[in-house]
Amino acid sequence: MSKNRHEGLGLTDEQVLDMFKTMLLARKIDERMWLLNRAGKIPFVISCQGQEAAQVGASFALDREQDYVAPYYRDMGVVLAFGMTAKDLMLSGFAKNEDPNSGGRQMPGHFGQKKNRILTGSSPVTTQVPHAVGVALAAKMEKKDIVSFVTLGEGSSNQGDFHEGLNFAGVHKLPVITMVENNKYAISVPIERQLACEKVSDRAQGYGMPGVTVDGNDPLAVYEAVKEARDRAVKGDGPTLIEAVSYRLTAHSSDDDDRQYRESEEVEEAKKKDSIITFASYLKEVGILTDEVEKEINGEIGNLVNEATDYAENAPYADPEDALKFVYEA
Ligand SMILES: Cc1ncc(C[n+]2csc(CCOP(=O)(O)OP(=O)(O)O)c2C)c(N)n1
Repeated sequence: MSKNRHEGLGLTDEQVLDMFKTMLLARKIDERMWLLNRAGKIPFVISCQGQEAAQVGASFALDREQDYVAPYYRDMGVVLAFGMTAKDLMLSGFAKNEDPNSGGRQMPGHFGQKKNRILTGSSPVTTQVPHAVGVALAAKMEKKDIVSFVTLGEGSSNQGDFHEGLNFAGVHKLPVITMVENNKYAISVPIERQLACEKVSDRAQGYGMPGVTVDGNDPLAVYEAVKEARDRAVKGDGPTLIEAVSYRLTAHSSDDDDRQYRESEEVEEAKKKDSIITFASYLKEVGILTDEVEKEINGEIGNLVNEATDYAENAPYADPEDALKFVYEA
């Protein structure tokens, strides 16, 4: 038995520090976006806060040079781990021409970047599941040793697309990993009103695949589950459903007031388990992080977010006639 949990999982000190930095970068970009929204500078924010550990832990277990991801709107941790930058995300937040995903057309949170194999998505929730299953089918047909990874919220696991996608993946034993980020709410609807079964992962049985529930505040637990799922997938043993349980620390989006449907005590309680704090404590316990290094990292990330904000704010919008590009008929 290894002294440190991450060593037991085959992760180096450098890799876990890199995980922490990616989680922190996601958090800091997200916090800045709220400020920009409240200052009237960007139109919309949909947060990753509370879900960074699951997103980054999962991404580090994938092959970030080859695998495909179909993220959902909260997955800032996933897309940063797969190569998007603070600047890319800010350009999208400000809807500027240089936004790598859509030239300013997509809503914020609708990530996408072809060069990093990040599939862009639609606003109707869960549409990304059949897309990811299609990528996995292509990988199997082309005999490539890659997986496709798709995420969604637990509320979205009630949509038809979830059933269609997972059933097809189960029948054809496709290399797709589905991770449901269970943050306990679907806008104002609490988990008790969303599912009749106990856990989202119980649903895996109906699709003939393993289903596991892990602590979504623990990046190492999520890493372990996704790594195992990836190993099975590339061996030809088929798909896996993973449920990562955490808590949505912000309102659903910049456009709702969560005080109308949940108690502030509940949010405060969840903040005690915030992975940014608990993972930093772990890294300090095992001697990888010190208060001094943490301060330095915070400073570096702060600078990065400042530069990205300034760049995106000053970047040009698309020309109005660009709205006619990429349409079938104009
Ligand atoms: C098909 C569809 N129905 C409704 C909506 C409106 N909507 C956007 S997000 C959301 C809640 C989704 O909750 P969940 O899947 O739990 O994800 P979370 O936002 O909590 O991360 C809803 C109902 C939508 N975008 N698409």
